[in-house]
Amino acid sequence: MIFSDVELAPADPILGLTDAFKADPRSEKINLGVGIFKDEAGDTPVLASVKQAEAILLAEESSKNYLGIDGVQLYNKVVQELLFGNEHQVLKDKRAVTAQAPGGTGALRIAAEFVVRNTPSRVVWISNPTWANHRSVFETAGLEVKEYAYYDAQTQDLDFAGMLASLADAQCGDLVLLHGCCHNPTGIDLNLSQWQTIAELCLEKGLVPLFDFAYQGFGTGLNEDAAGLRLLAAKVPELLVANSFSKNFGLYNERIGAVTLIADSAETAAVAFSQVKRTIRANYSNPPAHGALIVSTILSRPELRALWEQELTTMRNRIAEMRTLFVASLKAQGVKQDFSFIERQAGMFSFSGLNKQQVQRLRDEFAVYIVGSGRISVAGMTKANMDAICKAIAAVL
Ligand SMILES: Cc1ncc(COP(=O)(O)O)c(C=O)c1O
Repeated sequence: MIFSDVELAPADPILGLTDAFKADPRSEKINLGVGIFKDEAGDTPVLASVKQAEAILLAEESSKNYLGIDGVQLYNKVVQELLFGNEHQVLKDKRAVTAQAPGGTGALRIAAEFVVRNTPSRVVWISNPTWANHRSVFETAGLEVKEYAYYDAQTQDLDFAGMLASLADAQCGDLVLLHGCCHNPTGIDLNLSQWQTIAELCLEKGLVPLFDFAYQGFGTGLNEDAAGLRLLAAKVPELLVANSFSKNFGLYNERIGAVTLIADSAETAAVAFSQVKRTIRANYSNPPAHGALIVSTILSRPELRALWEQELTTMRNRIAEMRTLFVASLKAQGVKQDFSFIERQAGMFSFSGLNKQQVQRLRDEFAVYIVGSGRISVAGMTKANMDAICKAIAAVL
């Protein structure tokens, strides 16, 4: 017998919250935990561009054949175009290789495992705070996780001096996990001059950037959000990207993302890619194709791409509208504290500054679920639930 001594795993900070939410019998309950886009009706819509791509794929019967690891050939090309824009300018004589991955999480895991198995690097630096799953993904892959300062609770802003001071201790070959845009959970991103400083630091110390790019298009725009990535890709010799299409295509359940590796020569990239594929083969043989077919169908057809960009803009604008309404509604509820910083944050989340006790009271007394760190999914707010949310927050403050 080997199972009886297994220890119970701690509840996942985000998924555990969803489980608790589902089990809550109160009808007025509101889930602002997990980062999932909701429209005004409280639904997560299937995008029209996705529906049209599905219809095209069905007519072509594209998914019926076995496709393999690089089966969706077009996918790698459209992903790189989205990440790097005019690839030739950004990458110059470097080479990028891309493999489809099951979501951004799968891409992070493949990137980490590839590094551990094939390079001397063993350390990854993550921001404090960061997405709750980063540590777990990296440690499980065999990396040692170290933290760099990122957030100044006093100023509710980036602690860039602290970030640089932490990274001064990083060693040649260490990975540095950077959120491409819409930093999760703080919603605070680097500006161009700060990206430039990080690029110089990586170059000078031989650090390898690992971009987590889960929200492209949710900050300012598709190209604007990629500015930091493109700046670093142009500057440093080696870089990894784990990107996700869960949010910007609304394809949460398809598990679709990609891992991209940039090397300073075509030969190095090809050899490295053989090992990336080997890692994939050993984990799940090859990825599910359907999401990749949808994404490549949309991105390769100008009319579908235009429709998708429009839908993405609508989602982005809606979240911005909810931010403004949230701040105004808190004020209207008599909250004295200044929450205007929420309007400066980018992406789906607000890092509210609510403490653990306040978060617990929101849940116990008002059936409003947010993550223990104080992270609130603004993307889950609607005009209809805003009053209830702000009344509850006013009460626990
Ligand atoms: C920062 C960050 N990285 C990665 C992911 C994972 O993306 P996916 O759901 O595609 O695995 C998320 C999703 O919540 C995220 O917020």
